[in-house]
Amino acid sequence: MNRVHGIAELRERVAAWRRDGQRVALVPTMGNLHAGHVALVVRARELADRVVASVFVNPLQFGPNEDFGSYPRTLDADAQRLQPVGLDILFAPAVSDMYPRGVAGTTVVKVSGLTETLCGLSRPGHFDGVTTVVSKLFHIVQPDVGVFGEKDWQQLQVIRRMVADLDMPIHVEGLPTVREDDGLAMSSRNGYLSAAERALAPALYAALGAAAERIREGERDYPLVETALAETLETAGFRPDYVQVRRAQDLATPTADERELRILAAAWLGRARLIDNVGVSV
Ligand SMILES: Nc1ncnc2c1ncn2[C@@H]1O[C@H](COP(=O)(O)OP(=O)(O)OP(=O)(O)O)[C@@H](O)[C@H]1O
Ligand SMILES: CC(C)(CO)[C@@H](O)C(=O)[O-]
Ligand code: BAL
Repeated sequence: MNRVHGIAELRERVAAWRRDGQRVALVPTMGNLHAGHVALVVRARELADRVVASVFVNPLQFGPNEDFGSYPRTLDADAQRLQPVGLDILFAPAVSDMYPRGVAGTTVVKVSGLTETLCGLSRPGHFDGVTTVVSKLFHIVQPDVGVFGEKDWQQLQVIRRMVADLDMPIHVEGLPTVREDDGLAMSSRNGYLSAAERALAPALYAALGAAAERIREGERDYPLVETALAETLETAGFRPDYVQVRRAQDLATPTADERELRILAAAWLGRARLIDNVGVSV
């Protein structure tokens, strides 16, 4: 496995693979890697001959009062984690290389509609930052496949929409959320939880599962399901940001005869904003 920091060097290496007719997969991350990220790389390995994972804490997707400054940067440990799973290149560009004119001066890729709800409401501009950096990474690496996690369900749908709308010749692969034994979705930000908060955290997935079960059993009053879920989270000690039942693919408010649903939640526990979601087929 090679660590590459420069965009030109990365392009040269990928071009050499391409001359040999090899398929390339890209796994974009912000680092501080856990077993969820490893699963993405393992899947990428199945889908392509060569795998690039990027580690880049993207300033463009953080709001002014968010944790860009304190986000864990653990590049050496990240490289060690990915060494055994067949990663070819760990690409870790500098902010000044990705945004040579500064973040304020950069060209922005914006997906409309899908980004104006859920996390997009609580984090204005967040998805513009995500689609801009993912678009840049796609242009730099020119992968055949991009692999993303379902933990960030809205992000996955936004990226699929960007790829479709901009005719990018890239297959977007989504992977189920990898969880701790107690159900908590693995996330870099779980490291912000105190021991007491960490003990409470699995209640988020448990509450989503209970809401899904209620719908499977026939409940079609989704606002009622949302209210009950928010109350369960508050009682457990969370500060819910949003709790929503949506149509899975485009995040629209579902009608009662909708078949593929996604229940999505974001909730604060101490200084950690946890997100999670589950699917329900009815
Ligand atoms: N538990 C998980 N299972 C599967 N994929 C995941 C998981 N957590 C993150 N991913 C995916 O890994 C990719 C990189 O995500 P990122 O580096 O932001 O990790 P994260 O743990 O989600 O961090 P954060 O806590 O900042 O949200 C994204 O496609 C994301 O959906
Ligand atoms: C896709 C991504 C790497 C873009 O910075 C980020 O949003 C993430 O880690 O999910
Ligand atoms: N995993 C999504 C990246 C973010 O929260 O900024």
